[in-house]
Amino acid sequence: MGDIVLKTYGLSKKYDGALVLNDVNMTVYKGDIYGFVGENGSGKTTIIRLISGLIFPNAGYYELMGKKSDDPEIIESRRRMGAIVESPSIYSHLNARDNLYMQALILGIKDEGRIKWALDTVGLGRLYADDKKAGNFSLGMRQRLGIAMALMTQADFLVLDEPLNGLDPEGIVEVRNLIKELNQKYGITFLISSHILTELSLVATRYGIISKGHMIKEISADELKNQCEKRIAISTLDKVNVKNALLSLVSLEDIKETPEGFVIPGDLEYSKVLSALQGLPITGINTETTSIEDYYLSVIRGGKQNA
Ligand SMILES: Nc1ncnc2c1ncn2[C@@H]1O[C@H](COP(=O)(O)OP(=O)(O)OP(=O)(O)O)[C@@H](O)[C@H]1O
Repeated sequence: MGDIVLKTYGLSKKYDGALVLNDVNMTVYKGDIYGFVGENGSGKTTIIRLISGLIFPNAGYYELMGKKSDDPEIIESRRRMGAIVESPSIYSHLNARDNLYMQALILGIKDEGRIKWALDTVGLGRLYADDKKAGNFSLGMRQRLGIAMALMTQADFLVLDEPLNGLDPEGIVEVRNLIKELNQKYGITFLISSHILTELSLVATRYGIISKGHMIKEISADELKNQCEKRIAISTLDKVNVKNALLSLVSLEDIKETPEGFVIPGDLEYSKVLSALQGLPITGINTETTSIEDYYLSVIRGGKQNA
């Protein structure tokens, strides 16, 4: 795998004595759009607040762009990170440009060209002329302005907490496309939290699934696709001979044994499968797929894996 942007080591956090993060290990690689998925209250915002330096862990540590969390130089890494935690801090009485101007003042950025670039990059350049106040922005526009604010630092790692929450379908598509564009055009790495896996599935390249403060699973988008792909399920009373017959169609690692028989990839021609199994005691054969939601639920119900 490539360079690591963020890696956590046994991160744990308590609030008022209650453990809300328990020994979390997660890795975000350079170039990832890391979908950080978990139900409400699972601990996503807590992780984001930890890596933003807003709160401190009770146990464990993390490395951000090669700097350890207790290294004073982590401040250098944070300069390259832009985070929008919960919702972007926007001045509603100001237009998009003046919001960015304020951000530039706070950050000590003198380059006015940066403001124009950030506005154009998130597709708000047009509003510069319109002079629309941020208070009148749609949620999608607010998110885009928030991203523009995060981009002011020339961040190459953007952390967005539930950026799609509450957006209408059009807004979701816009923000998703913006994330993809920033990732592909500028190589920006993203960590995006959501409580809905499907919402991230059109944009994420890797996922971390967290539940009740435990990191349950990290999985790439390709692996997730494989898990959800069409499969052919075969039930039989003669597993030995059926397995031999299936080996004429697929390799051993493609044959998964189930209590009833076997499951093989669903991209095979059905007629070929039927002819390979001819004469054998087959009690059932059908194609099946797993939806992303079902996969997510099965992972969550399976519980802790990656402790
Ligand atoms: N400041 C706080 N004081 C006490 N408990 C807190 C505090 N912040 C969060 N919690 C609790 O910690 C747990 C994890 O919360 P967190 O906000 O990290 O979850 P989340 O996955 O981001 O959820 P959501 O999607 O609802 O924002 C929850 O049980 C929450 O109630």
